[in-house]
Amino acid sequence: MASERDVRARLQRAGQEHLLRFCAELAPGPRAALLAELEALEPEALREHCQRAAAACACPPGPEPGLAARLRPLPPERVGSASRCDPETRRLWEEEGFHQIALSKVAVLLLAGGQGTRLGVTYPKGMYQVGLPSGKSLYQLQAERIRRVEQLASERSGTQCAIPWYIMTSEFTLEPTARFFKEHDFFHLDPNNVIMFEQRMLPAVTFDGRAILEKKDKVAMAPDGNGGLYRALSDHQILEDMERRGVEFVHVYCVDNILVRLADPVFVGFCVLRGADCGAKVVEKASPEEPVGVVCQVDGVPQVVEYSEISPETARLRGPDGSLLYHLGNICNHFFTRGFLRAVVSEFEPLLKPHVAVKKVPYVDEEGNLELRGLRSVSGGGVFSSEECCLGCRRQPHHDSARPAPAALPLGPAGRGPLSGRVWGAAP
Ligand SMILES: CC(=O)N[C@H]1[C@@H](OP(=O)(O)OP(=O)(O)OC[C@H]2O[C@@H](n3ccc(=O)[nH]c3=O)[C@H](O)[C@@H]2O)O[C@H](CO)[C@@H](O)[C@@H]1O
Repeated sequence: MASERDVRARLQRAGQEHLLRFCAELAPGPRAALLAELEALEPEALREHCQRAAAACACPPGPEPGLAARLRPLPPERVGSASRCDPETRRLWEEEGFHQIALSKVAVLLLAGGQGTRLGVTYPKGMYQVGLPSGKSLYQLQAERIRRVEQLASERSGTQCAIPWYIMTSEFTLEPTARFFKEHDFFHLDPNNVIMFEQRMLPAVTFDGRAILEKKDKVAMAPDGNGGLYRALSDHQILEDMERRGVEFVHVYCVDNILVRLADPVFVGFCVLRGADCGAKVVEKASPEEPVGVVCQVDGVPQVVEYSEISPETARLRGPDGSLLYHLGNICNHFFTRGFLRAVVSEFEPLLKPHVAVKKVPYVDEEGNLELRGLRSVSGGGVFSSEECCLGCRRQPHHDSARPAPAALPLGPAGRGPLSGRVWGAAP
């Protein structure tokens, strides 16, 4: 068991000794639990984490100065559109997508570790019922779509296939998600093809860089952002699991998209035929103010720039045809080859830039009272550097809300990639 003395020395190195301030008054059990939790925090990493959070908060809010001059739209040749391409091209993409699915080379990966703070629910977002007459939850809708795509691919090819469903959860969502799936008999999917794994947690930090206690005997922790995917893939040997199953292509998506087309054959087929190792499906932004990230280039590198990082003037810029210059709205739908994920996990993950998410976090104050305040610092934003990456976009005609749908366009080497961002409320 960790001794208080050792833990105190480690915390001193991290500048976070205050986490022990209630230790003396705790009963032996909770005290041991707190010491064990604190012992697991590596002092240098904790120091750096807290300092980074404080530094990020010290920066004035709003777009990064000088960013506008570094932004460019994607070159048109890297962009394809499922809605505007000719029907034959679209058919070829779809056929290729189904072909890969029929070979069981395509998996889907759900980012489901978020806490649902903005949705205001205390359970995993995937369990949310959006009010459909059927009463189906988001998880059920997604499970049914997986089964349907499997069925369509099998009918076309005359062979049985499977689309493994990888679900990234967190300390908050794993247990209730696993229970929900069991209670619903995995929505008639083969449980062997539903693989849940947990992302890491990071200490929540105040605006001035102090880690906080959620309770007197518990450090306030938060999932490490959707950019935590890569560490989680490595922690749980998920890429090895994919390799065993023969998975080559992965469709990554976020849990709160009720319209998501899982393993979308058009999007997958487009990416495969373009030889892309990384792709993003996008929708055309409905208005300059729409709070979605945009896919564009920064210093020539394709990446997602969040709406909070772009100035209103830049968001309003229009091209010669009158359409928004930065119109490719990110809907957190991504395509990756397994090889690309391997490269990110083994080479680029340490280079990921952490992003700060500001959230209300319950914590005990100096006197031990429970408060609801604080800053959660999270590592988000994936960084990519790839041979090619592609992206699809389509917008529902005559409708204000963007609807996720297939299409495509290849990008170049990518910079900040899929992971982080704001709510998108798009339901036609
Ligand atoms: C970088 C990125 O992706 N940003 C996009 C994201 O923003 P958005 O703000 O939705 O991004 P979040 O990181 O909050 O959530 C995206 C997904 O990641 C999951 N999650 C989140 C945190 C975490 O620690 N673990 C985890 O698994 C959430 O459950 C969700 O499924 O979607 C928006 C549209 O929907 C896009 O406009 C944003 O550009």
